[in-house]
Amino acid sequence: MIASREALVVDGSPEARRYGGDVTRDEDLFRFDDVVVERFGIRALDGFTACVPATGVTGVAGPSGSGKSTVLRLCNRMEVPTSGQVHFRRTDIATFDPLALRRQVGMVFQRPTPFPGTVRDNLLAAVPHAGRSQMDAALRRASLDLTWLERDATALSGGEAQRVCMARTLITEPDVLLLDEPTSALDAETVHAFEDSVTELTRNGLAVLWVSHDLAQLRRVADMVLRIENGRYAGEERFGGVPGHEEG
Ligand SMILES: Nc1ncnc2c1ncn2[C@@H]1O[C@H](COP(=O)(O)OP(=O)(O)OP(=O)(O)O)[C@@H](O)[C@H]1O
Repeated sequence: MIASREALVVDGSPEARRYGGDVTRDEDLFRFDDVVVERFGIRALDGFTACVPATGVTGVAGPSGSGKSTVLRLCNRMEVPTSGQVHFRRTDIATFDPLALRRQVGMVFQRPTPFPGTVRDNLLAAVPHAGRSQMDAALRRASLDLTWLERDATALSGGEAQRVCMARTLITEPDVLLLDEPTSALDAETVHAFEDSVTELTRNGLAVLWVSHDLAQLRRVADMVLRIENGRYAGEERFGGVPGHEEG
């Protein structure tokens, strides 16, 4: 993925623009252009400018309160900029219908929150007419299977609940997944299983934006990491030859 991503760079073309040390590419997934988010006089983002590539796992790292979750929420319009622009695939994200966008750009939160009812009910809440094969595919992509359908979704371990929430997000067949500290409530073994299932999803073309406090985790799973400090872009780190992320 690293190699294919680098091939997308159009440095030197009329469209190429310097972006906080990066270059705007034809296939950038998200582009943040001098974004300010201010709530109750507090600047969550203070002129954030960066690009997220269209493939692989992009990590977002930074100190507590630096604006990581705000960046993620801008990507599915749970948050809107006070000023500046967010582009999704070169189109101003403000022009997208939020509900349609959220089917394309799925989100998994820090604390798994299954809805009351069975796992089946949870999947049907996302796609009301989902058939058995569609449920099967979503469950498998979240490392579960059809035997889970009748389980009470509110009586699961943290790791199981997170996988159910993942299946509920994946059943809408998003092509982008936003992960906000998705493993912070999980034990070490479950964390590694979750990381492996996300890596597997990216092999099938899903792009992932992953917020984490844990740089070691991001080094395991991400192709590159955007750093954010005090609501501003603070550099990025690219990882070559990360196991599971090579071309081919
Ligand atoms: N609902 C809110 N109302 C007002 N201010 C908020 C709200 N949510 C977050 N903030 C503030 O916005 C800033 C950025 O918050 P954000 O949650 O994006 O940071 P973060 O880097 O994800 O933090 P953490 O790592 O602690 O989760 C912080 O100063 C925070 O206090």
